[in-house]
Amino acid sequence: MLKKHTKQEQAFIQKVRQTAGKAINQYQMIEADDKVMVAVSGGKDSLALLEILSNRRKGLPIDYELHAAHIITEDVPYQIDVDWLQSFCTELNVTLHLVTTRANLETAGKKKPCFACSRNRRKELFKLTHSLGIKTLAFGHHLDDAVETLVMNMAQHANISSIPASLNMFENKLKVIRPLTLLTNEEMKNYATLQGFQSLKRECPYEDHTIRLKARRIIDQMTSINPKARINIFNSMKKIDFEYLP
Ligand SMILES: Nc1ncnc2c1ncn2[C@@H]1O[C@H](COP(=O)(O)OP(=O)(O)OP(=O)(O)O)[C@@H](O)[C@H]1O
Repeated sequence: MLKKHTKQEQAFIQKVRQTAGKAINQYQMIEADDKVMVAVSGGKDSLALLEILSNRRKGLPIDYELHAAHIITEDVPYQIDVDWLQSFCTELNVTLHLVTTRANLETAGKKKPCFACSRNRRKELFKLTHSLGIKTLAFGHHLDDAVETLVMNMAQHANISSIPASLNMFENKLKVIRPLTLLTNEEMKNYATLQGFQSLKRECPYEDHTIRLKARRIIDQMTSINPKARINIFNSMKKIDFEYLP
C-alpha cells in the first residue's frame, strides 16, 4: 500500500490532511480523549477519512480513540472485500466492527430501496456507537456532497439545507461529524490515488444516483460562470443575506 511520493505529492497529501484538520478544529469535531467511530463504506472517501484521522493522532498533543464500523446489509447484493478492510484497519491500529443487518426492502413500502437501506444502515451505526459508549460518529461526505445536496434540496424540497459538518443528535448523546467537509471530490480522488486506496465498493443494483448526477452536472456547468462556483456555492451557505431575500 505504501508508495514513494514526489515532493509535490507529499505537499498535496499534507495539504489534504491539514484541510481536514482545519475542519475538525473549526467545527470542534474532536476533543481530547473522545471515542470516534468512522463509518466505512469501502469507498475511497471513508477509507481516506479513516487513514487521515489515524495519521492525525501521531502529530497531536491530545489523543483520541478510533474505531471503524462497516455495515453489511445481507439482503442487498453489494458486498465489499472485508478481509482487505480488516487488514487496512489492523495496519492503522484501528478496531473494526462489522455489523450484519437486513434492509427488508420488501416491507419498505413506497420508499426507494436506496432510502430504506441507508436509513437502516444509519440506525445500525447509531445502535452500535451507543452500545460501545462512543459519542462521535464520522462520515466520509465531502464538499461536493454538501453542494449537490443543497441543489437537490432546493429543487426537490424547496428549502435551503444540506449536510451539516457537525450535528448534535439525541439530546447531545451523539455528535455526527464530517471532517472532509472542506475537501472537494477531486481532492479526495487524487488523495486516494496517491495513497493507493482501492475503492472496495461494488455497484449495488438498487443504487440510483440519477438526481444527484443531474445536480452534479448542473454544478459543473456553473463553473463556466466562475471556475470557483462549487466552492463559492458551498461558502454561500455560510453567508446568507436575509435582508436581500424575499
Ligand atoms: N455500508 C456502510 N457501512 C458503514 N458506513 C457506510 C456504509 N455505506 C456508507 N457509509 C458511510 O456513509 C457515507 C456516505 O455514503 P455513500 O454511500 O454516499 O458513500 P460513497 O461515496 O459510496 O463511499 P465513500 O464516501 O466512502 O467514498 C460514507 O462516506 C460512509 O461514511
